[in-house]
Amino acid sequence: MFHKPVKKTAGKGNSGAKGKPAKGKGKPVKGKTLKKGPIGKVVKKSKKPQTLKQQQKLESKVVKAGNLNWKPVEIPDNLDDYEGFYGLEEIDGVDVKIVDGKAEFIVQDKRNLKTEAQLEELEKADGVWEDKENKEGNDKEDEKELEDEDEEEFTGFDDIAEPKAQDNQKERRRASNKQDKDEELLQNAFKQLDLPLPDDDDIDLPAWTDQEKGLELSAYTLNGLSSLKFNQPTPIQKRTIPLALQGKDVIGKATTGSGKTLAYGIPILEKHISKINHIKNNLKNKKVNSPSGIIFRSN
Ligand SMILES: Nc1ncnc2c1ncn2[C@@H]1O[C@H](COP(=O)(O)OP(=O)(O)OP(=O)(O)O)[C@@H](O)[C@H]1O
Repeated sequence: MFHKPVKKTAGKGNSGAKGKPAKGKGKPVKGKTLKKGPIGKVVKKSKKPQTLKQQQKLESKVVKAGNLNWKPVEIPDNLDDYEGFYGLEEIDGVDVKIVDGKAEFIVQDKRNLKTEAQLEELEKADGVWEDKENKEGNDKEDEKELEDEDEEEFTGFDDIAEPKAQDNQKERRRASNKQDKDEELLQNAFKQLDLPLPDDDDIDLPAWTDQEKGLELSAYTLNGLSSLKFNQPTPIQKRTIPLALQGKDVIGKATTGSGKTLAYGIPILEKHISKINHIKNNLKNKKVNSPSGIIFRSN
């Protein structure tokens, strides 16, 4: 892929075709469906036993991406760390709503949430980072980002059964192994940002630049494209990248092998590179959020 630090977690989810999120926060009345009748009165429907599907469906919860039970996608060994590509995780059956430009994840099935044990392990790992962060001053943008991430602390569904002690141990071990691997990959992930860039004059890729259409890429990305000899964008890349760079939501459709991966990969990378100076100055001492993107896949 890139000779660049492309990175982390791109999750795949369902785009919310199924099931709408509950609007209010109130709990539904068990066994009763309340609905407004034609003259504005509350109509009680007769009590019917719940089907299995209805029993599994819980009240919708809005949760942070970190609370979702993402499943890692195996990346073939021969790709090593995929030249800095940190990982790919996916989840099915989660609705996504964009509110004020930010994704909200709506869960109706508790199996799509991390268990208490997994969350505890993650909290411990965050604690290590926070200690490091406290040792130095904070950049305002990052502070805000971290604050946003702390918002809406999710406390779990009321009726999630406590896992058995044995399961708990296994979960902890698995989470701890994953944490070790994540830290190792994170160390590598930005190494290539330190590579000296060639002079701008050495990169000659006019087909990748169209200021009128909003196609302007960083020297880092152009350098990577140049070394891959990707001298021009494919049609899907040409049409979607400028829009995604503007922060627009894009739905693209193109045949297999047409370059869709870079069509969304380049805008994710560019967004991250725009913070590059900050990353270079702060990576050693503080946590920098890895670039991540959510990619929706239709089956
Ligand atoms: N601009 C480009 N110029 C030349 N080769 C490219 C370009 N963009 C991508 N490629 C290469 O084309 C191949 C197919 O690209 P890619 O896997 O992204 O296609 P895709 O549309 O995502 O396919 P699929 O639907 O199977 O996932 C890859 O080997 C990729 O490295």
